Amino acid sequence: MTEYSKIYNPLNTFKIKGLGEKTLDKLRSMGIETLYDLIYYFPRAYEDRTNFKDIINLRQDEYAVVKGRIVGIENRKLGYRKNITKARVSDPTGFLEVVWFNMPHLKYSLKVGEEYIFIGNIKRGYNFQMVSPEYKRVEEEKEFKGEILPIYGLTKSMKQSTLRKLIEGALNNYEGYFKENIPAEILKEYRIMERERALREIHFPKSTKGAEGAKNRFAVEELLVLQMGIQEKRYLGDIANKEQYKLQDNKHLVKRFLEGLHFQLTGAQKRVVTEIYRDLNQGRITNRLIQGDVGSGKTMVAMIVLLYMVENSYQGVMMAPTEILAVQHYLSIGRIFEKMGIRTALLTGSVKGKAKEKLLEEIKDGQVDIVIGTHSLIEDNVEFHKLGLIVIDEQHRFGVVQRKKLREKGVLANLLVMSATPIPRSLALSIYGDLDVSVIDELPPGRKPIKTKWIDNEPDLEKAYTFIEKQLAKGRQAYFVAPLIEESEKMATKSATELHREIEERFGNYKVGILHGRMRNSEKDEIMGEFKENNIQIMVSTTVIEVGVNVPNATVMVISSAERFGLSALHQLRGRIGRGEHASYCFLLSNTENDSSKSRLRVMEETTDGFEIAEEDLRLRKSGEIFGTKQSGVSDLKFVDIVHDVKTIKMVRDLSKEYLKENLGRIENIYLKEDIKRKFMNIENN
Ligand SMILES: Nc1ncnc2c1ncn2[C@@H]1O[C@H](COP(=O)(O)OP(=O)(O)OP(=O)(O)O)[C@@H](O)[C@H]1O
Repeated sequence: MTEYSKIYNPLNTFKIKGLGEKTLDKLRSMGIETLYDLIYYFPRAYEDRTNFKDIINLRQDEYAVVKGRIVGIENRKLGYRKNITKARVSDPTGFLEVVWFNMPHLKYSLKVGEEYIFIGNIKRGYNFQMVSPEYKRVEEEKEFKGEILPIYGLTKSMKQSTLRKLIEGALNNYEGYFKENIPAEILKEYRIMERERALREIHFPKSTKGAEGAKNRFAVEELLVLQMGIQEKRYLGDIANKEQYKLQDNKHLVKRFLEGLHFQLTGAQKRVVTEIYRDLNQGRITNRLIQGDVGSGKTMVAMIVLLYMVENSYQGVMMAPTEILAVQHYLSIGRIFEKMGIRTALLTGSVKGKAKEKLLEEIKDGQVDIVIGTHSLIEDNVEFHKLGLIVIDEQHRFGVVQRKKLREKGVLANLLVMSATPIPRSLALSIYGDLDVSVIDELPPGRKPIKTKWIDNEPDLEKAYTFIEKQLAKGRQAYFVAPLIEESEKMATKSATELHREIEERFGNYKVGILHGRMRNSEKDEIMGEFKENNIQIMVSTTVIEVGVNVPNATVMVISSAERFGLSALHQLRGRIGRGEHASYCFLLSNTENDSSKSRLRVMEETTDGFEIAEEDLRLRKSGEIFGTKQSGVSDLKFVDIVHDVKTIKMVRDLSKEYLKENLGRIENIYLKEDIKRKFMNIENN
């Protein structure tokens, strides 16, 4: 073992203050096992305590630090066993309402007349509020040196302050172990922050600029490791074809399926299908990313390839990111397939006991051709008779390693990954280096562009409602999306329930359903099924409908508090309408005063093109607002945001092609080599 590789040793072999057995357990449950894991557990955000915000300048949705005096405090009941504590806080510029839920004791512990510091999110109800903030009494607070504090993603049992201290301790004792792994010339040429300094800055930045520089450095580092690894190993086609296979080319099933459709495939769909056929007919394994904007017909392509495999007596699997979607696919795809005599089954976490045993048996015996399901398809002991193709959604965030494991489940390791994230093809290739890329760059004909309108006042909302009524009268259906509430599922549900009541009152002639995250899966499926069948005309929902839902007859979407959503989330949401022959309409409700929110809403009014929206997103996002790949869906990349870091990705791609290929062997690059080895170790062990 080299000295350097110690960073990958288990945490209990290191001396860090506060690191006892219990803490180790908690860390393990957060996926932190080694020194590297701990030090590379980067904050998801920062709390800038270097400047207090004047109350008068507060903005909707901002995370703010306010210093003010409590001038009044009261408790109120909100219903059975629920209550709210409201404090009125003043600073020299104005008043702010600060609220907490179900914490009545605060009325007694917070002192009227005293000065406090409040840290939290600003929401706008009737007036500006800070909801459930952290607070400190100014008098007692020695910790406030005016600093930028890291905020980590935590599990329940871990405290911010504990993790901060652990990381600080680890850095103090072992910083030196993290030798520079990016070649010196590159650091210099691209002005990249050195590793040790970046580790300090990412956790405990001296300035927001410092944190930015550090983030950029780790994005480069991560991309280098990934790309070099992929290039070195050439993952394309490295999995042996366990069975000599030749596929029959007559495609009876596919032809029958296509004849039954009431539309033609688009040129782009045909091209992509041909690309896949070409792999399969030559006995090559297909391992492909299919990229296409929302509603471009990716699922259709997957269905065709599944049929082709069945025709050749292989089984196929389609894995959906959520149970709702799995059920939906099962209902729509399954119905068509069953009619064609293809045995289709649904396997999700809800299938249990005897039913499950039976199903597993049938899958193993080959009595089932196509299995549609969720993650449980691979997690459980599901054995296949002769699995030929797996279709997954990019939402699964599988990385190179997991993708390889998946492929090994099959007799043939064919894998299709579906993605609606709009990234240019050349970049997609360099990020998903182990996959070929096909792009569906054309929408089905006859799609009328979705008309989008931003509504910021009551009279216009009333007009919109009248318009929606007309749409409903024409037989169309509508989605109403409740405000995004991140604090808790409970509050999100509450806001959806309130909206539901309001919509039921307003649209009394129609059936209104509700969908939220706290419902049981079976309830969700049932409601979604009813909506699909048009037994329900209006669906009120939290964002659970964001991906994949397909009800072409739904042509109206109303999004409440639209300013709370990011551009790509809005695009995904809106992509649920405009999926059929009828014109569709999206209403964005918001009375935001925030300039960047306003710009987002305008972009939504102006375009429906996913690429354009991604570009605008990039332009509008304050740099570093979002950390990591929450949006990218590529689990290999934790620190890179594929929309935001396009330039960095390009740079590293060029680098790894030219410079590094030749220089990786040089002695000074041993650390990078070690990191690449670690990252890909699982694969090598197989
Ligand atoms: N060539 C086509 N012509 C007309 N309609 C089509 C065509 N291809 C697909 N459709 C229809 O368009 C809708 C969207 O297709 P599909 O669900 O395959 O898109 P998708 O790309 O998977 O969508 P998303 O990423 O938004 O979930 C479906 O109702 C489907 O039947």
